[in-house]
Amino acid sequence: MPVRVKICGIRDHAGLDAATQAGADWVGFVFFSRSPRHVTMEAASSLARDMAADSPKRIGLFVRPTDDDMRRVLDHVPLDGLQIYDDAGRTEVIRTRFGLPVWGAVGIASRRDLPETCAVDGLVIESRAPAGSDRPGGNAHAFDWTLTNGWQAPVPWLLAGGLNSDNVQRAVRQSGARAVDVSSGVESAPGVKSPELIRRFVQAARA
Ligand SMILES: O=C(O)c1ccccc1N[C@@H]1O[C@H](COP(=O)(O)O)[C@@H](O)[C@H]1O
Repeated sequence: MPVRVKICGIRDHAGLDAATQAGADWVGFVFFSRSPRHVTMEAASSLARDMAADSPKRIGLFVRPTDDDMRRVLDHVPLDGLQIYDDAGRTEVIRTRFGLPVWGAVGIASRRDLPETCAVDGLVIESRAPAGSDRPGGNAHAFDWTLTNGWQAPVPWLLAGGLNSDNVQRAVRQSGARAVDVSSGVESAPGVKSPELIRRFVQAARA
């Protein structure tokens, strides 16, 4: 089974088309206003509605959302899954309340941070945000990938944080990941996806 790939932070047709043509498994829409990849509900709705059935699955990314935030987006944007940055308990509540598959994001600094159990559908394992950052992910910040090697993950998981086409093969080899998630590493400037970098990343992840 080839390594699966999520391209996060899609904001326009150029990025979406590049991810689709490269064969990405998932695309992410960031509903977090402090991110340079923030997408409006209107733009996400128009992008997500235009997607064919065999396109990448559509993941909505939320940071500590209220129920109202979630409802507002879900009423307008067709999504296939959610990536949530919040406490594990709240993330599980969101899963029950909104009836979509949910990935919980976990920032790790040591093996002790890797969950042994969880009640969500997947986990995004990434580096902790560097000091001073105002967002919990999307910081182009990698962690020691060997930390996940040998981990008995309770659910399928994605490796994230600081990945790009030059390091993704090493990251997959060292971490044992079967799925990867990238945002900054496929951009020409913060929030601007590069079709060429997306193509190279997907190719490298599966090489
Ligand atoms: O992309 C963002 O701006 C973002 C904002 C808030 C939370 C998560 C965010 N992105 C996620 O972070 C990781 C790693 O991103 P990067 O490749 O290091 O830029 C990935 O899971 C993104 O989905």
